[in-house]
Amino acid sequence: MTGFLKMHGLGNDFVVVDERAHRHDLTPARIAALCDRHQGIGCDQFVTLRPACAEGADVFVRFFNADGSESGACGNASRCVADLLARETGQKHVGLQTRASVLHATVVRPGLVTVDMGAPAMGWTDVPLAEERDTLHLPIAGDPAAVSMGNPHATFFLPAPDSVDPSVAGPGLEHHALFPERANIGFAHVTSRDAMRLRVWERGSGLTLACGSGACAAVVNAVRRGLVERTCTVTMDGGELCITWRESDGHVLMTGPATTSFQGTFSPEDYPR
Ligand SMILES: N[C@H](CCC[C@H](N)C(=O)O)C(=O)O
Repeated sequence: MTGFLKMHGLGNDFVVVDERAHRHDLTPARIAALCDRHQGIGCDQFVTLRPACAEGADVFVRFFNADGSESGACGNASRCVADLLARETGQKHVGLQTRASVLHATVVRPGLVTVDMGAPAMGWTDVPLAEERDTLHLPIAGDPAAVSMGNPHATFFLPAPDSVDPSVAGPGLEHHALFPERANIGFAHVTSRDAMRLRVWERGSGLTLACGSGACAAVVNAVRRGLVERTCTVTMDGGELCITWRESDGHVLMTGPATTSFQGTFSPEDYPR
């Protein structure tokens, strides 16, 4: 049997499996089956914990989408794992090794976490794009901007709130030829110099109630466009994140809740390999 924790950040939900003591034969097909909301446990992302092998890291975290593909970053799950590790160690600072980098998180109080998501990468090869283009103005209708937060994001700035349905526009944009690794697609509406509404169609998982890295990407892109100040509240369907793109070192700080829903067990052999 494999134990798991069900956690969420603003309704972006995760199955977390601890593989630090031993591995559980979790193939991409098996992960996709477990993520299924009708025939599996159900979640937006599947998260595994392994022993860290990078300096300053307490744990090696891997993030998988509901289709079984892997992502270099997941902001909401990073807060959840930091909250979990902090409870385990009694320390409020947690180092998370991800495929993209080592992230430093601080548990402000149980259930409220700040993650230093590092510096955004804005070059066309960083996102990545398929060809050399200005990432601040992609040649796609609606004029989105692109950035990498350890995973690829494009943000559209809508003149009116909810004037685009992410479930309709998202799938085609996720697979647009300009994004060789696909992309997470954000639809933002800036409401003031320090606030925006955001919905994200996530690569490999579809529409979620919140996307932490997407919120970071939206604020970075909005600052680059001169639309908001460097500290901005991002309101998504599942709730709010506070994002600061720090001037001193260019790092993006994301603060928001981390919640544990329940724990359970499953047998990997019950799912297709
Ligand atoms: N929900 C996550 C993002 C998952 C990213 C994933 N969909 C991808 O990059 O493929 C977040 O809070 O940042």
